[in-house]
Amino acid sequence: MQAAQGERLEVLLSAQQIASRIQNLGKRITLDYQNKPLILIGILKGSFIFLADLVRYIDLPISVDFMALSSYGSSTKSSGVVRIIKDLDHSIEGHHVLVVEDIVDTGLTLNYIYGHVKSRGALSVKICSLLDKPDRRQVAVPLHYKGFEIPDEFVVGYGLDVGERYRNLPDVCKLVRTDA
Ligand SMILES: O=P(O)(O)OC[C@H]1O[C@H](OP(=O)(O)OP(=O)(O)O)[C@H](O)[C@@H]1O
Ligand SMILES: Nc1nc2[nH]cnc2c(=O)[nH]1
Repeated sequence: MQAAQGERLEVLLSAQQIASRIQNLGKRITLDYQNKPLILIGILKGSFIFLADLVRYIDLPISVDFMALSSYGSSTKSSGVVRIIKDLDHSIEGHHVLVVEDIVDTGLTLNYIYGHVKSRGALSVKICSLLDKPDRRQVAVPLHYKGFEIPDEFVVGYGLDVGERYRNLPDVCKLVRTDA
């Protein structure tokens, strides 16, 4: 895909690398949740492609639900104050839950979600994120399943956007501004 004017895309993780890692994660999850009722919760919007690929490598009778959070701009987000704009459709009581994210950066989003989901009566709550940017962490979150650790670069593709663009890139790419 061509980059927009003033931007350049550098592949950080190829579609092939991503697919192979997700296959591996799916196998581990399949082994870990044998005979356990499992609900995967995708955090919209960024996780939609990762979740869609991951579930096809999980060989278990799972169900899927989604949550969406407001992002009132970076000042609100960086304070850790987030608001749920789409909550779960179904009860998670009596189920094991795996929260699925595209990226953990400051950790503020997942920290909030983790607390929220844990208060809803699940048997267990674990977190699976495709990407982890540990250098930017402000609050510790347990990452039980992780795809890749990446450096402190702004990335797009494979669900991740900038202003809603580039989510459909098959690779995860570093976004470089060329007009600075
Ligand atoms: O660890 P944090 O610093 O909280 O950042 C991670 C969050 O940021 C992104 O969401 P974004 O608000 O861009 O929404 P989107 O998923 O709809 O693109 C990403 O999908 C995570 O939810
Ligand atoms: N698109 C995108 N969203 C993010 N949210 C937190 N870090 C990132 C990132 O590197 N890229």
